Amino acid sequence: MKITVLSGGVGGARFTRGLLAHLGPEADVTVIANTGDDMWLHGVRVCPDLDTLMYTLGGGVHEEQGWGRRDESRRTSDDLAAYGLGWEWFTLGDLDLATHLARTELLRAGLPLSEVTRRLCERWQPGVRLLPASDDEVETHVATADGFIHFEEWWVRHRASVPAQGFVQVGLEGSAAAPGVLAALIDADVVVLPPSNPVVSIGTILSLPGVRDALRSCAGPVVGVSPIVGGAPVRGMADACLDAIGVETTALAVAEHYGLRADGGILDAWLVDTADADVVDPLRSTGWVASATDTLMVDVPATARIAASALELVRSRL
Ligand SMILES: O=c1nc2n(C[C@H](O)[C@H](O)[C@H](O)CO)c3cc(O)ccc3cc-2c(=O)[nH]1
Repeated sequence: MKITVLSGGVGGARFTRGLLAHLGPEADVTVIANTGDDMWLHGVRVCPDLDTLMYTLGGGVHEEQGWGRRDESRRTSDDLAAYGLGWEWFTLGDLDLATHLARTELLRAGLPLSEVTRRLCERWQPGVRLLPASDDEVETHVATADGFIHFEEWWVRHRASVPAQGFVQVGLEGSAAAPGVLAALIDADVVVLPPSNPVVSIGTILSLPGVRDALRSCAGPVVGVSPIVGGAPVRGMADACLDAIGVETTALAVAEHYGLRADGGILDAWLVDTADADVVDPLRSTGWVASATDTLMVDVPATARIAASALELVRSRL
């Protein structure tokens, strides 16, 4: 069974790890990673969501943080701060820096990000085909009252506390989905949207040319897992992102934001947490396949059960 996952952030990486645990060794999974958080810093290309997936699935992630490397140090980052360069609030760990140096070297040699990612994954063996959403630089910037700032500055420096008036994908014009991305959506037996940030992780992938249409044309079902539980994001600040685009922070509102495929949206099914079980009947009565289960990804076995529930939800359509 060919499964395609759209992913960004820590939640998407952790969900994908559980999905692989559920599927076992015969897993055939392609992950399309958000590249809107990417940026140039100290002259190296940093790709947070690609690296979070690569480290989490490759066994090198700092487990408590959910991003960056375990057994990390920050001697270089601290010394760079002594020069007054870079973002002292954004830590590039010493081991993490090796990834950025390797990626930058390969990019400078003329390889596209998708090929660079394939090369880096030869080391990490994530157990999935890991694709950047785009080989083009399409960075998410946040419109604030004081002007535009890179998403990472808003997210990390300000912890999304500065009101966002909206999000802009700089470079979207003329960009393209990376090789293999559209086919991975069209040809999938099932597409899964993990509980990633619907705006700046999933939304930024969907807005790339052709992605939404490819997803809607998939013959297999498209199932999503709500990132909102009981009116709040489980992790991160998706509520600040949803506020910025005028979407309520509820499991129902996010489902409606993605839209039912039969109504022109992108989803067929929606898995919510038991805390939001009251939205299951309303969804079903409007054509959704929906159910509720414990969706807290407390560990890999729990996450494997959530992934199994998501696939079970659409089994009749496989
Ligand atoms: O909260 C933080 N998140 C950091 N992150 C996480 C990152 O902001 C988020 O994981 C994603 O961008 C959110 O989707 C990093 C991710 C990287 O790949 C590399 C470096 C960092 C550094 C930080 C950091 O200093 N603080």
